[in-house]
Amino acid sequence: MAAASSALIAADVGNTRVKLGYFDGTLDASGLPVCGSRFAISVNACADLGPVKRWLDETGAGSEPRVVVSDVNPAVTRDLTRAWKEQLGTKPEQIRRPDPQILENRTDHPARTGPDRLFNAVAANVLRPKAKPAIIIDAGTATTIDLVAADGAFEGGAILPGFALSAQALQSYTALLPLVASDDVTDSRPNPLGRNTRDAIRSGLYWGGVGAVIELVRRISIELDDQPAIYLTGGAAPRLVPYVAQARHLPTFALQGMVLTSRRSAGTREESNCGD
Ligand SMILES: Nc1ncnc2c1ncn2[C@@H]1O[C@H](COP(=O)(O)OP(=O)(O)OP(=O)(O)O)[C@@H](O)[C@H]1O
Ligand SMILES: CC(C)(CO)[C@@H](O)C(=O)NCCC(=O)O
Ligand SMILES: [K+]
Repeated sequence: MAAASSALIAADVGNTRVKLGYFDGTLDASGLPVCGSRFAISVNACADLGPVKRWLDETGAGSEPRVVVSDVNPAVTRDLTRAWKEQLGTKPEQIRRPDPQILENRTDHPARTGPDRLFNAVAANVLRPKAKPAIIIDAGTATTIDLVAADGAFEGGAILPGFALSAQALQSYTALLPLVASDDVTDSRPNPLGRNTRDAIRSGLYWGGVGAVIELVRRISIELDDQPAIYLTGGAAPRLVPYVAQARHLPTFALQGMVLTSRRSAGTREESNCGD
């Protein structure tokens, strides 16, 4: 029963940015929590939450809404939690990896899977057609390409450096290569044939990143009985959309998965407290 629950702020702490979403408790037609407003800050900007306060005021979330925070970057999560309590008056609740009742995780070490990958999978389980597998591409600091099986289990996938991280690595670990800004890598369609160093890097990062994603989707799909649903999220997702056939772009997928996980975890606790 999709009863309207109270407002919730979800904070997905990544390795580059903290993504924030305001959820008023409603669900869309497919059953995903509706993100009424979103905002992002750099992971280096957690000391002063003034911009977050102004965003919260605009959302109409009330003065002290419940906040859940995820954990792929523990040091930043700690700083954000402390600053939020001091500056905004509420203590964010850390949201753990989904329990096995919410998401079966078939990887070798379920406790080590990045929670963001698992929250994406929880959201995919709501969105995908019944009995169809799903592949989720999350193009953030790292790019992940993960499989949710037809029965709903998280099966693992692939992790590779994202566009900006690859650009930084080329500069940091070579003597002669310059830093190509990540917007240069992601905002245009470079000529594959670069005739100078910068253009060659732009080409390699852009088409290499696109090609890696296409090849991984293809290889992960080979063993599947059915064509997978394909979902794309993360900061660089808009650049990949044109090249990944049939992909659906979902900018707030991990946040939506966090909200689903938080509400289901609360439901599970209430049920077990009732004892019936
Ligand atoms: N507005 C944008 N336009 C184009 N590319 C972008 C934009 N914002 C971010 N990116 C690209 O997306 C990647 C980072 O994505 P994002 O900001 O989602 O990181 P993140 O959420 O902190 O990552 P993670 O969750 O993996 O730690 C970088 O490669 C960057 O170049
Ligand atoms: C792969 C990233 C960096 C993607 O954000 C994150 O999910 C993470 O830190 N994962 C931990 C290792 C794992 O998922 O197997
Ligand atoms: K991510």
